[in-house]
Amino acid sequence: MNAERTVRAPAKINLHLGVGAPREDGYHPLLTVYQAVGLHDDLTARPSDTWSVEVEVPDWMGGIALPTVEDNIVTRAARLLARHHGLEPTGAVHVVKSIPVAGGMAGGSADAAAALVALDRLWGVQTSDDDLLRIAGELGSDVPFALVGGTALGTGRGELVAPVADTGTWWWVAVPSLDGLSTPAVYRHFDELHPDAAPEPPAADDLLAALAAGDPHALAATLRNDLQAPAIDLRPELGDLLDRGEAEGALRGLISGSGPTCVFLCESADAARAVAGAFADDSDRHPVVLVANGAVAGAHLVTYG
Ligand SMILES: C[C@@](CO)(OP(=O)(O)O)[C@H](O)COP(=O)(O)OP(=O)(O)OC[C@H]1O[C@@H](n2ccc(N)nc2=O)[C@H](O)[C@@H]1O
Ligand SMILES: Nc1ncnc2c1ncn2[C@@H]1O[C@H](COP(=O)(O)OP(=O)(O)O)[C@@H](O)[C@H]1O
Repeated sequence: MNAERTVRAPAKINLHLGVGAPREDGYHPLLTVYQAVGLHDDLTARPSDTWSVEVEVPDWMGGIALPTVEDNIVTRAARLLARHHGLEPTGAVHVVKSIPVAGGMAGGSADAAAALVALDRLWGVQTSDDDLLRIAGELGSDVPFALVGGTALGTGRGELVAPVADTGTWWWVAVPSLDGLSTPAVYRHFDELHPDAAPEPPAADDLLAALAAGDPHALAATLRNDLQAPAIDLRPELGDLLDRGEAEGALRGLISGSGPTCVFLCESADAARAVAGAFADDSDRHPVVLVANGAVAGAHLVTYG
């Protein structure tokens, strides 16, 4: 019960991000199709009498500062889970980040989901799946999906997740930017651009059929992100980056969530490596270019004790 636990949690791409007019609570109703991709943060929780969080950030993220222990989403996750069980949070947590920060790939949500799974085991509290999903939804709209993984439909504000049929292996190139974009700012700009948005978010029927068929060309034709236009309006260079990847052979370029990471769907693993290689001459602006496949598992233990 007290051994160290390491949990691996994936980044996500929104294959479809349909956004409706803001609700009374300020959140936007979504109909989104999430896919977990093979780019992960790893979180290790060790027994301790006190509570601590350390985050290890790779050099390529340019020394980005993450919130302190107090404000880190991992601490918020620990507090909510501990409160649910009538406990005080204890443990020494170490996070190794690989998912771009504030990049629209839900890295913070992945860390929160990993913390819930690791601490549940570390504390030996056997939280039910329903309770874990509910606590995840309180932490953030994207956190329940980071627990579930695979390919899933997200509704409500994104926190209600249900797996969908997906027979493909999908190959993605991800091009992060060093400067993140604020999710609330991109939603606010969506409201400015779409003052008459319908309350119901747009459906994803054709995209769901492409996933079920495993057809990359059909998937490319049906990818949709309603936050793409506002993100490009805030960062016009992202539009050029999408054009560039498509000119290099990607089936389709797309902003991931609220951005600024650009993702490119490719026909095969070889095609993805070729597109990634084409960005190598621009290493000042894009120090890393990642190749990842999907769908992969949600937050899962990778050590057992
Ligand atoms: C845009 C998306 C698409 O999956 O992902 P990211 O780009 O952040 O990865 C999500 O909706 C982000 O989800 P998440 O990052 O968990 O957001 P939350 O913590 O729940 O909310 C942060 C803020 O985003 C806005 N927000 C979020 C979700 C939603 N359905 N409507 C909103 O308007 C609100 O301003 C809210 O205060
Ligand atoms: N453990 C964490 N990892 C990454 N970001 C975190 C973490 N804890 C809090 N944050 C904050 O959450 C915000 C959103 O980050 P992130 O989840 O990486 O991006 P996004 O919402 O664009 O997918 C950032 O402002 C970041 O500083």
